[in-house]
Amino acid sequence: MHSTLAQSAPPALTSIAKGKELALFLDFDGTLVEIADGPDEIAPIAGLADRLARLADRFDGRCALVSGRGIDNIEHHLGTVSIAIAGSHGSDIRFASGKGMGQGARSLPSEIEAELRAFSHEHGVEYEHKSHGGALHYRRNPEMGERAVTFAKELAAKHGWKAQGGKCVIEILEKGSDKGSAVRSFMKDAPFAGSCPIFIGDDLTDEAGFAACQELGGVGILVGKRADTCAGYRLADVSSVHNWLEIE
Ligand SMILES: O=P(O)(O)OC[C@H]1O[C@H](O[C@H]2O[C@H](CO)[C@@H](O)[C@H](O)[C@H]2O)[C@H](O)[C@@H](O)[C@@H]1O
Repeated sequence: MHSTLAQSAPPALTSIAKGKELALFLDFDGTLVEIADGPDEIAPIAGLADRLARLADRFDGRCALVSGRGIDNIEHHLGTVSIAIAGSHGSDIRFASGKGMGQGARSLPSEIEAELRAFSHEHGVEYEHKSHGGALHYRRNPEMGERAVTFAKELAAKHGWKAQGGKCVIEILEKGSDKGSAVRSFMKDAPFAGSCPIFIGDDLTDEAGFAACQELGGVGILVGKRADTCAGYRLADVSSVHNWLEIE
């Protein structure tokens, strides 16, 4: 997965697509918004939804948020999002027109949720209810990480769901979608079709988005220091992303 190209910063936003029309796919946590101690403690910069709308206007609508959070949760933090958005790790897709794609996110069966909640109470990790699943967060007590990951993986396997790791988190969600499938879905339709896709993200789950962009003639931009990646470029942190996108 490792790429030496990912050591360097990307060329300017206006020149990265080398004369082709550019499409931007943007992860949320750790990319547009600084990581915080808990899922609800994030502090997005003021007016982020409007800044993204103006960014999308610059590219004739070819800009989408692609997040592991549910769309409802993103809008809880940002207010109404008018640009295209894929929530729930790609299982819930909404174009800027408001049109949805696919079947939407399926919520976690109550017996899995009950077991995750019980584990969280017993072991002091935070449970996050999500529209498409549930997550155990161990940022506040990383020593519980290994147990939480093992528990969630076994629970997911028992019920035929998928366990997926991220930054100090393990979540259970339905099999089938990921950020790569979200990018491919957007790229099939206007205004994205035929453009050069760029995915910016910081976490392991963003690798699928990077890979999809590469397959479609574009590139990934990794945020942060992680070594193993298929991204072609790297930006240091959230403020470098804002700066590169000219939304600061
Ligand atoms: O795909 P993303 O938009 O990056 O979402 C990934 C997960 O982000 C959130 O968790 C992460 O951010 C939290 C707030 O900074 C942090 O406390 C946690 O440790 C991180 O894993 C969100 O809570 C998850 O549901 C998303 O899947």
